[in-house]
Amino acid sequence: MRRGKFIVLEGGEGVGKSTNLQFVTNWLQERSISFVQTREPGGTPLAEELRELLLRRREEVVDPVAELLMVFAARAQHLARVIVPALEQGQWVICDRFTDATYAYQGGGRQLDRALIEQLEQRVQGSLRPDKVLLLDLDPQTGLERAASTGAADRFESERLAFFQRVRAAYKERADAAPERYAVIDASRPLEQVQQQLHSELEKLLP
Ligand SMILES: Nc1ncnc2c1ncn2[C@@H]1O[C@H](COP(=O)(O)OP(=O)(O)O)[C@@H](O)[C@H]1O
Ligand SMILES: Cc1cn([C@H]2C[C@H](O)[C@@H](COP(=O)(O)OP(=O)(O)O)O2)c(=O)[nH]c1=O
Repeated sequence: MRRGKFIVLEGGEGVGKSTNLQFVTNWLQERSISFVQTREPGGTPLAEELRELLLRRREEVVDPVAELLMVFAARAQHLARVIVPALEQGQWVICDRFTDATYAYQGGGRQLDRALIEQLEQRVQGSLRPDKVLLLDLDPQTGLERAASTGAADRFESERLAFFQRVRAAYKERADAAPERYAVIDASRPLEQVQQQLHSELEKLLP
């Protein structure tokens, strides 16, 4: 059977990922496309436990390489148990964050060596890459203000503004380097306009 499409929604904190994920899944349902909706870190019971360990605020300083390896441990499990089987069955996969978040948060935010991330990406994913990354782009100040209205800050959300500025820059750098695989969506606009653009990007993915 033909392989399904692998779509990822990305962006910094409070860019409107949850709101727009709903829009994407509605679009898939309207077209009767069989899909799996999932997220990272997470997506399997083990990977969700790793997510909880990664996001929980703690006294102990977390070593950036330890953080990176936990992210990829969760990803390996998620790929093996959920993403690859779904794509092979011809289902589409819509994932809330994936490896671009690692380049953005661990590479940009934590300033880890990109070559190390590339090595792990190659080892864990082989040649598998998303068909399209929908990148919601917003200045971090506005994003953090939006996010503040949606519950207590986790370990990442507690970082400083400069961290999120590096996250944003790293996302944009990735998108600029491979424009055919990314759709950069200006998330500062009213939701209706954001979703108009999302809609036209999704339509382009249809055969
Ligand atoms: N384009 C937009 N303009 C203004 N507010 C928005 C927009 N998109 C989302 N929001 C609001 O911002 C807040 C965070 O959105 P949410 O979808 O939860 O973001 P995320 O999942 O990225 O943290 C919510 O209150 C949401 O209603
Ligand atoms: C997938 C991934 C996420 N993260 C971070 C980014 C987010 O701050 C966090 C996941 O949170 P997120 O999925 O945005 O959930 P919520 O908005 O509901 O809190 O994990 C990484 O640091 N590296 C990664 O590779």
